[in-house]
Amino acid sequence: LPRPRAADLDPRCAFLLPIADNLLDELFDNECGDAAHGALRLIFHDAIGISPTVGGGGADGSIFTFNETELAFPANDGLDDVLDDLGPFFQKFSHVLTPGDFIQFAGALSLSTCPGAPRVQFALGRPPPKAASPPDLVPEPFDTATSILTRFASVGFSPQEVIALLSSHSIAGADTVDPTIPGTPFDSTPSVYDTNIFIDVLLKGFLFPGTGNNQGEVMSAINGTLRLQSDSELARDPRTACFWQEFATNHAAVQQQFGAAVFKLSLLGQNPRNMIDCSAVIPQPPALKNFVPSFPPGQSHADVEQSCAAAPFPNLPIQPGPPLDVPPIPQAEDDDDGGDDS
Ligand code: HEM
Ligand SMILES: [Ca+2]
Ligand SMILES: [Ca+2]
Repeated sequence: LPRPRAADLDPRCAFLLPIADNLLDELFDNECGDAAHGALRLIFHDAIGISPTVGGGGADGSIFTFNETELAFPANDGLDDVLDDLGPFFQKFSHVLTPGDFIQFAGALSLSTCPGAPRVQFALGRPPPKAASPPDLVPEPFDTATSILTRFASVGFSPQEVIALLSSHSIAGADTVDPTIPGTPFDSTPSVYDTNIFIDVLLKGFLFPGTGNNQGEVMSAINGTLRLQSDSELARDPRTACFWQEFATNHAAVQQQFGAAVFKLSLLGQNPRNMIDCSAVIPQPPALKNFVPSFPPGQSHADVEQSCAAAPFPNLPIQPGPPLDVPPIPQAEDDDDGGDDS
């Protein structure tokens, strides 16, 4: 695979090049799959562990070092598998990378495997974490829109930035929300960073992909996909609905804003003046090919729950063919042992 990178590499970043190749080849298998999704989720769950009132070190790697404390937080359900996947690589490079740098580096690299994702920046130089994150700082899918927006605002993120960050759910799924169906994607294309999450979540929901009555889940509109209550609320909330709608058809805008917001997330609790810009090490993700924002087969503009008061949702083409039935995301460990680790 070609790995186009920026040419202006700071020599102090050169040691990262073989590490990047190793993670892309061996951890992610050069795929935008389960391991890459997990690494992306991890950058958020490590970074958001900071608050102006109760403290915490933000993007400091505390979720690795103090995993006994942080993995017990209910909001971190499912991250045990991610730490299992990343752990051996973290150990291998722990003599040259702190846990905070490792998590943010792996997360930035994970996006290089996803067609349509932006190439995000990476800064090196996080000191080792001092303590575990305080509890209750990671948003839950059953939190209200107000609670989520307030949590993000307390660490400097606007409602628009929150929605840009949620484009990550275009390359994502849930293992633990409905434990009967691990690997259930949030949109119809979980291995492509496109804008389907913003279209799919606005369609009127009428099905549960597995069992009903799971906390944090509401009905989705596409067989095989799971809709988080938080995504559903934020798609419809007056404070965020117009950003959500705008992103449904503007891949370039969400790409750009997500890239900037992810980088900002990676610096929470850190002093950028003490860090080195190693962005040149991150390869350019593959381009998004032949993507046209569209409604899934059998659904149309009439199925959109109009939520932005300022402008109507645009009319989009309808994909031809029978209704979608989106397959689960293969679980990372299955690649190695073929076993059932659910
Ligand atoms: C409003 C705040 C958010 C909430 C409530 C939320 C909630 C969730 C939940 C419940 C899951 C499924 C976990 C499981 O059952 O395995 C999930 C998955 C995921 N989230 Fe979020 N999330 C939020 C924001 C973010 C942000 C800011 C990012 C990244 C920048 C992110 C990236 C991901 C990814 C990549 C996955 C998929 C993990 C996988 O497939 O293994 N999320 N999120
Ligand atoms: Ca942390
Ligand atoms: Ca997608």
